[in-house]
Amino acid sequence: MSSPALARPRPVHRAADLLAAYLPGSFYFSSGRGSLLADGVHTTVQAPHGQRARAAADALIAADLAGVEEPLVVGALGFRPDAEASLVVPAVVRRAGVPERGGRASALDGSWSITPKPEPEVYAGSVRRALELIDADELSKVVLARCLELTAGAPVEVPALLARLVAADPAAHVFAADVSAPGDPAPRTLVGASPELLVSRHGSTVVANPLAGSLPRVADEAENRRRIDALLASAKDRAEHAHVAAQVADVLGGFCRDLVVPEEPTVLGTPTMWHLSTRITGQIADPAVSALALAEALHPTPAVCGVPVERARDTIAELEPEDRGYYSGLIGWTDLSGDGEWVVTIRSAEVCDRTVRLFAGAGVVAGSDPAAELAETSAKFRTLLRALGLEGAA
Ligand SMILES: C=C(O[C@@H]1C=C(C(=O)O)C=C[C@H]1O)C(=O)O
Repeated sequence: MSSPALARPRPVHRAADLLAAYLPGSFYFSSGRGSLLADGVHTTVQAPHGQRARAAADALIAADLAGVEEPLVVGALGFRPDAEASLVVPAVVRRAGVPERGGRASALDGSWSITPKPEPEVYAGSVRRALELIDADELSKVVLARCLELTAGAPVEVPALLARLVAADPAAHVFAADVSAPGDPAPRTLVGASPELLVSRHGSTVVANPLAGSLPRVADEAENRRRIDALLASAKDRAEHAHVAAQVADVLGGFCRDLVVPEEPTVLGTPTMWHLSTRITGQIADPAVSALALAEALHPTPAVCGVPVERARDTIAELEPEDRGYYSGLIGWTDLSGDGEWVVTIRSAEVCDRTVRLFAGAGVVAGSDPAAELAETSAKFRTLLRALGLEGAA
């Protein structure tokens, strides 16, 4: 399907300039395919869970008719079906290439207080409780997360934090979105660097890249090679991964022709973690099904929730004391042709004035060890903690 928006020439900017132009309130998204910065609000897209892709498509058509130069829907959806959502058609969209490696970003200074929610030993107790439910056959997998609430002495500089996330890993999906809600004392920004592509659609090609089954990355390369081999050989991690790959393949199978699902996972590395990874591809059967429609159908995958999904969601509500908000939801963009990219909002934080709430979770399956899951969440926190200059704090 050809789209009028795609026929228009797009201004090309330097990736570094786009990043430097980010201000809180803007929407920033960069990945291995390029970067985009969106400003202003032409339309707010409001619709309940399951109907957002339809509402986004309607808003895009209306924006195109109204003469918006590059109609795009951008934004984020929270974890729970009834969670907050922030989807808009921005007034102005600028695009650039992939951020350069070795970009420089200034440090964030200041003193912080850090409150774990819950305390680490309480989290380990929740993992033990989840293992009992798994033993009793109530669940096969549940992803349990914990939160760190950080308070700085002064308002957190979100542009500097974003620039440090990009510099640390230009290949990641790095994002910042305004997620302010009524009652917030100050503007609230969701910011992060996710390794996990929920789904993308470019033309007819659909790609998803679920991750699950993880080990922390260390400085020693020989030890890293040992960890990669251990991950590939681990029956527990492969079972944890298989739940996610199977659900994603199952859902996309309902929308795609020529679905290709590799039989064996590979290992994907980030600056802080190693993950089992499966890249699933297909061709969209109905071009009216947008990237956002695919994302809504897939969310929440067992990478962030569990199996069976309802029981896992209830277990998360029972065992996690903090509401996840936008953590483990999705963020991305969709255009008039239905193309788009949506990633899982992990390795992320919500920043509001002097406060940063960050979450990390780990999949619990039969054979999981509470101490190892706790250590995994600590390692996952490092993406944001390093960017904040707080490595070692978890
Ligand atoms: C839940 C998170 O990560 C997810 C869970 C993983 C796991 O349990 O091994 C791995 C990657 C992500 O899909 C997180 O980073 O907070």
